[in-house]
Amino acid sequence: MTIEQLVSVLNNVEVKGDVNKEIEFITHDSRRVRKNTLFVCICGTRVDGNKFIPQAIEAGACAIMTEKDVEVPADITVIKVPNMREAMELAVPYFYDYPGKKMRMIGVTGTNGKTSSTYMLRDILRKAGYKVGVIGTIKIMIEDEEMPIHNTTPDVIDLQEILDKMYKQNIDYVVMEVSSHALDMNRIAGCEYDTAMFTNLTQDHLDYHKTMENYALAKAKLFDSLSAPNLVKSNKNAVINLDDELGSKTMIEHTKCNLITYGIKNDAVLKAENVEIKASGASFDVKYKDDCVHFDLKVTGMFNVYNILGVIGVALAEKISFDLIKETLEAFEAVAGRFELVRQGQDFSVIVDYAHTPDGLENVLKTAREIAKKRLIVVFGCGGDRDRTKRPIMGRIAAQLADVVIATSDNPRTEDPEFILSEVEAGVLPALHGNFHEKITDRRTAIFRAIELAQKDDIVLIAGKGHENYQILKTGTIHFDDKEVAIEAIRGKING
Ligand SMILES: CC(=O)N[C@H]1[C@@H](OP(=O)(O)OP(=O)(O)OC[C@H]2O[C@@H](n3ccc(=O)[nH]c3=O)[C@H](O)[C@@H]2O)O[C@H](CO)[C@@H](O)[C@@H]1O[C@H](C)C(=O)N[C@@H](C)C(=O)N[C@H](CCC(=O)O)C(=O)O
Ligand SMILES: Nc1ncnc2c1ncn2[C@@H]1O[C@H](COP(=O)(O)OP(=O)(O)OP(=O)(O)O)[C@@H](O)[C@H]1O
Ligand SMILES: N[C@H](CCC[C@H](N)C(=O)O)C(=O)O
Ligand SMILES: [Mg+2]
Repeated sequence: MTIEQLVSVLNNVEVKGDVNKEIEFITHDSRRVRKNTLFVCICGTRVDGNKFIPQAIEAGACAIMTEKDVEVPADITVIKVPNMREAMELAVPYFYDYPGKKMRMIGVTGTNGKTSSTYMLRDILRKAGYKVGVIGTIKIMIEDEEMPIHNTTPDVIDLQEILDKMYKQNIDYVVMEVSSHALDMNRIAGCEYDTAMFTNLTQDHLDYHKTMENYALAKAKLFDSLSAPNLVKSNKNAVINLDDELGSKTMIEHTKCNLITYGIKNDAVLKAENVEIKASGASFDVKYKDDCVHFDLKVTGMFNVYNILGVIGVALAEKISFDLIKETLEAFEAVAGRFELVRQGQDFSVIVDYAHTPDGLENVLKTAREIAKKRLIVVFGCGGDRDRTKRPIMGRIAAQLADVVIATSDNPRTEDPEFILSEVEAGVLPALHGNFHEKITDRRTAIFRAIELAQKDDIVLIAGKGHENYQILKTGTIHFDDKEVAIEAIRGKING
């Protein structure tokens, strides 16, 4: 596409230089620039992208898009825009010819359960014969091809590039996690979702959204988008958890298309009854219109029953048969790092889980408690440079629900780990009721200590990092994998 074509969709733009040049690629990251690239300068929270113009030109950028007055060599075209975010939202989907409107798109939002739900949906849609792409916290998948990801929902430029790749590889369905940050920053501009799912709304990310109300309104934007003006697709669906006290009302208020509610407690369209939670899996009946289908799952926990109900709602909205849904979900095993059992022949259980919010931790501890024969030992921490107010709450929940509480580090980032732990302990200490607590800053030592303390039939729950294979410290990011460390500790214990 030429620069002239690209700028035709922008408002109040000033262009200096040759407009007939062909743009072959767009990026906001100077490290990814190649020949004939348009380099988009974003003023970030850490650095100003304008600083990297020389590197971008050196790497082959032929044009720069910026909000500022910049000095560049005469052969470089400068596109000056009044508002970069708005310009990106208009120009980038247009450059890629709107791949997010050409494939069927499923968006999942909510504080917890997005990754789990998208993986189940992927299995169902593939079983139904579709080619599926997934975008979310753990990685990007285009059928079986895997690519790394930096955010749960990538920024508009990266997202459009990925969607274009998926479209060119004949993907039928994109199943993606849509985070509240992404909705607030409109990273999903140019996409059109066919079916959107809401899991739940509980405390997280208040560092960014400030209030729960703002957080809810950010999530509601996904449901607004289903009935926005000038849509090219029709027959949109919203699948909403009616039992969610904080969020369901707002999401429903913002829904102006076909609504499928799900729940256990409330009278939802899709309802689970006779729920049984066992260590080996959850079982329940699902009622939908005139159907009643029994499910025997391999995944467990009440929270997973909710995820499954939402997933069934999405699959039914997408006209997948109940038989195929049942068959696929009953065969579904854990997502990496989500209530994942670490089995090395030991006589106690070890579970690695990604719970990193108060509600996530409470749910996972309650599930572990339900299936525990003896004591419940928890190792957990709270992320640095993230919502501080959740720290004492998570501390209190751990002290209330576990017999042994080991507080440790979870991606302290630029913060002092000792300070984060003091904020966690402010919740732990008053809630202890004769149970045992230790503070061990080094996560590896903490995991080894938990495994050392474990006796026959105890459960050790290592929460917060799930699939992550890193620890982000002030000094940089190091390799760290809860599962790997747990295996090492268990083997060490077994072999004396
Ligand atoms: C607050 C926030 O969302 N920040 C996002 C933002 O980073 P930033 O504003 O700090 O960018 P920056 O590092 O200052 O860089 C500015 C510009 O310079 C460019 N640059 C930088 C270095 C260089 O050598 N060359 C270069 O061109 C960068 O590419 C960027 O365009 O833009 C980056 C690129 O798109 C994002 O990766 C980054 O997400 C950071 C990592 C982040 O932690 N985001 C979290 C809060 C987030 O978005 N989380 C949600 C929800 C998670 C959940 O599921 O709960 C998510 O969707 O991931
Ligand atoms: N429906 C749910 N309700 C509450 N907690 C849940 C639910 N589903 C999963 N969890 C807990 O939250 C953790 C994270 O689950 P998952 O990765 O599916 O959520 P997510 O929404 O993708 O999170 P993120 O915002 O980090 O992307 C799980 O390991 C589990 O402990
Ligand atoms: N997507 C979440 C993941 C948190 C995972 C936890 N390990 C942490 O680092 O706090 C976030 O960025 O807030
Ligand atoms: Mg996720």
